[in-house]
Amino acid sequence: MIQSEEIVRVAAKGDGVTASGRHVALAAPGDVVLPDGTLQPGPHRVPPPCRHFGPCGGCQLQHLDETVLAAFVRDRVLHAARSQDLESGVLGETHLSPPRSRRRATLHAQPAGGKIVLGFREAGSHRIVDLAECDVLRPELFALVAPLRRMLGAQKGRWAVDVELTLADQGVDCGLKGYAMEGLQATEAALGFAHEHRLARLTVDLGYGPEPVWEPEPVTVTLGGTPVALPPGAFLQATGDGEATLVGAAREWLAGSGPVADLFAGLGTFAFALDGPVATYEAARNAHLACRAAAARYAGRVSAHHRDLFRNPLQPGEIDAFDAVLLDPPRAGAREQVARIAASGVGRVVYVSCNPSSWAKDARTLADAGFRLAELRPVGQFRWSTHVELASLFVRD
Ligand SMILES: C[S@@+](CC[C@H](N)C(=O)[O-])C[C@H]1O[C@@H](n2cnc3c(N)ncnc32)[C@H](O)[C@@H]1O
Repeated sequence: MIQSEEIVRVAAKGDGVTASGRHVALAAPGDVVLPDGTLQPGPHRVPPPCRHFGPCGGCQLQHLDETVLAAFVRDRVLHAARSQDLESGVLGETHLSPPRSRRRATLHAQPAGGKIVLGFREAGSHRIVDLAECDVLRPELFALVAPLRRMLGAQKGRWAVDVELTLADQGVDCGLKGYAMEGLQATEAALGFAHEHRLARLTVDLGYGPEPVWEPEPVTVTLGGTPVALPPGAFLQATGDGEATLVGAAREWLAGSGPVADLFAGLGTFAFALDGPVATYEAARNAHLACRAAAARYAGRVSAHHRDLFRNPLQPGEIDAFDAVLLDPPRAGAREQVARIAASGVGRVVYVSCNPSSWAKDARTLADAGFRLAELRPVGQFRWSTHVELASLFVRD
């Protein structure tokens, strides 16, 4: 006879899992799966705040309460560490970004069924969820959804546009990929939209890179108190509070340190927030140039270097010129670079990661070279999604 089974944890992709290993979609720990397959809600299940939850690919975990959401982020990070036999000296508090805090998002738009649909894609599908509300996006970004729908409706025929929205110092930076802007009507609609909604910038990308068509004043993001030019499409941490948490950890762990190498530095999110001398290394040319210009103007203690750290990692002899290394690589991790850090004499490494699995493999390399994982802080910037980040400190004597 089939027994009732309790959901005991949430799997990496968001399903609830019973002690026997059975996966149940949209189940929360404490829910009970009855013999007929129905779910009896437990104490950690909450009503999803958004009407689109389920089909919308933007969120997977809106049915979980705050306690279980934070535990999901923490356990993903701990599980990754333990998969490589690593235990952290200190496990810091888990940071969860609040609702409506996401300052960057890519939405998709196209005509369907006689109207324009605009929103995130459905999970595992090309279908677009036509957003009537969103509990993830900053209100400044969501406020543009309905006007964008009207503006994009000026295009004729079949089309599909990606809409990149970023909240910059001057307001919203909006990038349209695939928007033809052909003819007077489409051009007037785009410029009228930018003007009416006081966009910081509007760029159009027809396959040759983003071209600004509206930018009343240069667009910046302020990083560690320093205004840095924001190139279209450049990387920015997903939420302001998430950035503050990661930067706070780095500042604490690198306080009083001598020169720091900031690898995969982007626009200088960490470099401009630290107090001592920092050398940044970054492969994206636009981001590197923006960082270099801001450093020259405002922060003489920051020197910026353009370098592909996958093909040309910093070598042990170069790393030895620094007291500490901070790295924040893309999802793939930084295998080649971490091998050089392991072979160097540096004693302190701050590793910020957007992928606990690749981080854990790199962390193993550091541990094998005598580093101890001194502290670990789980970070959930992508609230209600299964995307998990972390900050970590490695030390060797
Ligand atoms: C997760 S982002 C972090 C950026 C920055 N630390 C921040 O917090 O804003 C990763 C950065 O690595 C850069 N990157 C990707 N591949 C690289 C490579 N092979 N060499 C150097 N930088 C690279 C990306 O352009 C991006 O700026």
